[in-house]
Amino acid sequence: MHFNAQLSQASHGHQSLLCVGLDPDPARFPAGMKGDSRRIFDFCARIVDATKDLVNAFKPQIAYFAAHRAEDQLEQLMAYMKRVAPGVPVILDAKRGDIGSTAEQYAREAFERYQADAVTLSPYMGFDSIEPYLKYEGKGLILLCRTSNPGGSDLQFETLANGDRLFEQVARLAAGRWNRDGRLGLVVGATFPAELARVRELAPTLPLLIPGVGAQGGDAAATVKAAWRPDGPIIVNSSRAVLYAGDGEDFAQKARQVAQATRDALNAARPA
Ligand SMILES: O=c1ccn([C@@H]2O[C@H](COP(=O)(O)O)[C@@H](O)[C@H]2O)c(=O)[nH]1
Repeated sequence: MHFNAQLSQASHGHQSLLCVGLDPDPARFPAGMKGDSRRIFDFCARIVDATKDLVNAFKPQIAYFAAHRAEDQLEQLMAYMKRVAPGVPVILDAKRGDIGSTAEQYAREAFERYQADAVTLSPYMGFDSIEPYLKYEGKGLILLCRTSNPGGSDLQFETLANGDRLFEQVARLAAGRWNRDGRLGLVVGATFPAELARVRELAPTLPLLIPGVGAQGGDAAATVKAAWRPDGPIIVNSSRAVLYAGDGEDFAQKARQVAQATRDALNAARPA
């Protein structure tokens, strides 16, 4: 199924704009698992079980697995999510970007090895670095546009010869010339609601993956207000605030409580 259709089904079915990010850090695991990188799958599976009816996507961040030589556990987790939450699309946050021949290998990694439904990519090497991913039918490609970190302004705010800022140019390309078969989306930080609104203006119907609510302090209501359109999908990611809501045996239940409160706050901000 097409990524956009999966997203739409999960968003409507679960009445949710929330994506739970899977950034497993063994140092922050609850007692009994703490510090044990062999328990990454177990930890994430408990979070998936506890939140799968509350989300419109899951977003595992590949670095948290690779850093612990836990790619096998990521494969196991991807298969697990497909089995227990088949209606929830999975976005592999890998932020890849390289020349075409290398991009082919990254695309194979994301879509064949890990069976992701979408992947995050850096657009800064140009269209030929994106094209290999388009060979995988139905898969979503989500391009970094206006990232949530303060340093994102260093380059993304630079003004180009045509008067656009760099992030605006990325949004224009993704909504236009580069979007050959409607499978591009954009990453825009919740920490910059004004730029979020500007990106929504330039890319009215593209899926926006919006990290920065929760641990980074982005405001749920301001995010929805800036990005909302009935025909413009929104995926608001929260990782650490959900994953580490509790550090006891009830950590998954605590994660569910925070996920539910975040989903409700996002929904409350939708225009009637
Ligand atoms: O601009 C960006 C792009 C990606 N991220 C990723 O999202 C999550 C955010 O985690 P929190 O714990 O909710 O802050 C993380 O995986 C980042 O790598 C981002 O934060 N900003």
